[in-house]
Amino acid sequence: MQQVDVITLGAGGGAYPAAFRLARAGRQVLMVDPKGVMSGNCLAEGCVPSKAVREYAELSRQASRFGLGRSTEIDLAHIMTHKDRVQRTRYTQHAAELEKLSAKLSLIQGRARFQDANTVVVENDSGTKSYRAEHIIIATGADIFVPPIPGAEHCMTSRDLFALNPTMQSLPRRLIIIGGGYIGLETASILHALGSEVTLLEQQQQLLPGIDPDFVAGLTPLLDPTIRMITGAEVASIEPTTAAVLKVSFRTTEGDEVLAADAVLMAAGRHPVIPEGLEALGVQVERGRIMVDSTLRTSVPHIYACGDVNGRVPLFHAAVGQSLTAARNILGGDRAPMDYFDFNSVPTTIFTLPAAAYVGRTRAALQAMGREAIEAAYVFAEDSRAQIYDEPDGELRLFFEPGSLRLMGGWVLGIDAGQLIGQIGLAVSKGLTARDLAAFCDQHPMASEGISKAARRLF
Ligand SMILES: Cc1cc2nc3c(=O)[nH]c(=O)nc-3n(C[C@H](O)[C@H](O)[C@H](O)COP(=O)(O)OP(=O)(O)OC[C@H]3O[C@@H](n4cnc5c(N)ncnc54)[C@H](O)[C@@H]3O)c2cc1C
Ligand SMILES: NC(=O)c1ccc[n+]([C@@H]2O[C@H](COP(=O)([O-])OP(=O)(O)OC[C@H]3O[C@@H](n4cnc5c(N)ncnc54)[C@H](O)[C@@H]3O)[C@@H](O)[C@H]2O)c1
Repeated sequence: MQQVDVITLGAGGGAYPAAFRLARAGRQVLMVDPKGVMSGNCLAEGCVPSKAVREYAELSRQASRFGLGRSTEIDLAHIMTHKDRVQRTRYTQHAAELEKLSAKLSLIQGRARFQDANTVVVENDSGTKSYRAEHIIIATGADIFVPPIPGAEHCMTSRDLFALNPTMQSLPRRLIIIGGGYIGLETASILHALGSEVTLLEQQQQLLPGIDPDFVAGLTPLLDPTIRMITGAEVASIEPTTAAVLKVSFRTTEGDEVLAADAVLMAAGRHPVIPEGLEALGVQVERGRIMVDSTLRTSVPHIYACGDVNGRVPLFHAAVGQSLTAARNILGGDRAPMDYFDFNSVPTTIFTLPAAAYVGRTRAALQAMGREAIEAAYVFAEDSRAQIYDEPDGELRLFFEPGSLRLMGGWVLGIDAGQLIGQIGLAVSKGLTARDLAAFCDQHPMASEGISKAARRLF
């Protein structure tokens, strides 16, 4: 049986940052992933390909706002070629990075399961092989959740849109999306901007359930009003009728409704992938997630679980941060002082058109904790860059602790949200105050100057 220092189950954002860090520190590391490549679902069908398509839609939206129109009809196949190219470029780049560390780090294609707390069995086309390791990082991510709705098998998923050579190569004229979370809202915005007629059905009363209702209420009016968004919708069935038409039946408090569509996207969430054999080891799993503390250790101390598999903040950069924390704790010998991942300072962006982003504790979280906040806002109507781009709607809002004026959280609704939230997140993570932000003279004419302008309003 081959012995290594560390094995990672998966080779995505929860795994490879730790694998590289540990290999550079001289540990012998093995990554196992059925895909046989690094980056997991982020590159295979998630963040990067979805944003490669999104930016086309954003350019198209901006072009029509400036009266530049569309020189040709939008050709989805052409956009998909661009998306595929970006994915292939990144796979090539990752292979080269892996090659440079090949003496210490390897990736094998296969599915791993636990035999005991230090042994994993890897299965692939060549058979099965066992490996022993002192430390194991579980980073098996998440997979698409399909609710038990009759006819759900007729729906496409994000995979049909964003995997390499995706099945979806032409725009559906009428698209129905089931689920008003991240994927549902982003895809609604993107495909609507490219020309589809979109109806989105969300089961809960609020879009983006679980996110600060005031933030969601601020985002919703920024989205194109011709996207039909129905909350409190209970989907009863999806039925194929004629060759290419699907009939979606649903119920709301207003009554029953049936809509026809050329495609239905199922975007009802993702669930963690728990590797076989884990629970027999006594690793605590609750509500389908591997339980970890902020050191990323599971209830079995030499086994770590990073990324979507622990369900804490299912975002790529959060997986990367957790993976690096686990690596530092392994290098430190799993002993005090341990390194802790700061789950509170992870920025989140919903890449709709326009985008919206938040970080730290915003109004609802602070109220739930019984804490007061001093708010400072900057509306984009007064921002020079927003005026240049003719995107005056939206705002940037900061939440400060009374007394210390320490920044506890913030949100950005509208222009450059995905960029601005990084700067606000850094300030939250470093414990900066309104005075620190107010004293910084950010660049003009960029929307980031709104951060210091908002803070200055408190003095
Ligand atoms: C459409 C879409 C868009 C997204 N957009 C964004 C975005 O814009 N920004 C963002 O931050 N996040 C985004 N995400 C979320 C992001 O993709 C995930 O948070 C991120 O990929 C999590 O990384 P991970 O390593 O935990 O898991 P994954 O990326 O899921 O990787 C897990 C890997 O483990 C492998 N695996 C599974 N079982 C086993 C096993 N038994 N043995 C070995 N390997 C196994 C899988 O094949 C997979 O490659 C998006 C997701 C989707 C679906
Ligand atoms: N910008 C980003 O960072 C980004 C983008 C895309 C995905 N992601 C990640 O991927 C994960 C998965 O995204 P997602 O949008 O699939 O999940 P999600 O959990 O964000 O949203 C799923 C939505 O579907 C709804 N739903 C569930 N069952 C339903 C039903 N039967 N009928 C109607 N609605 C139903 C839920 O109430 C929820 O609002 C997210 O949690 C997020 O972490 C992140």
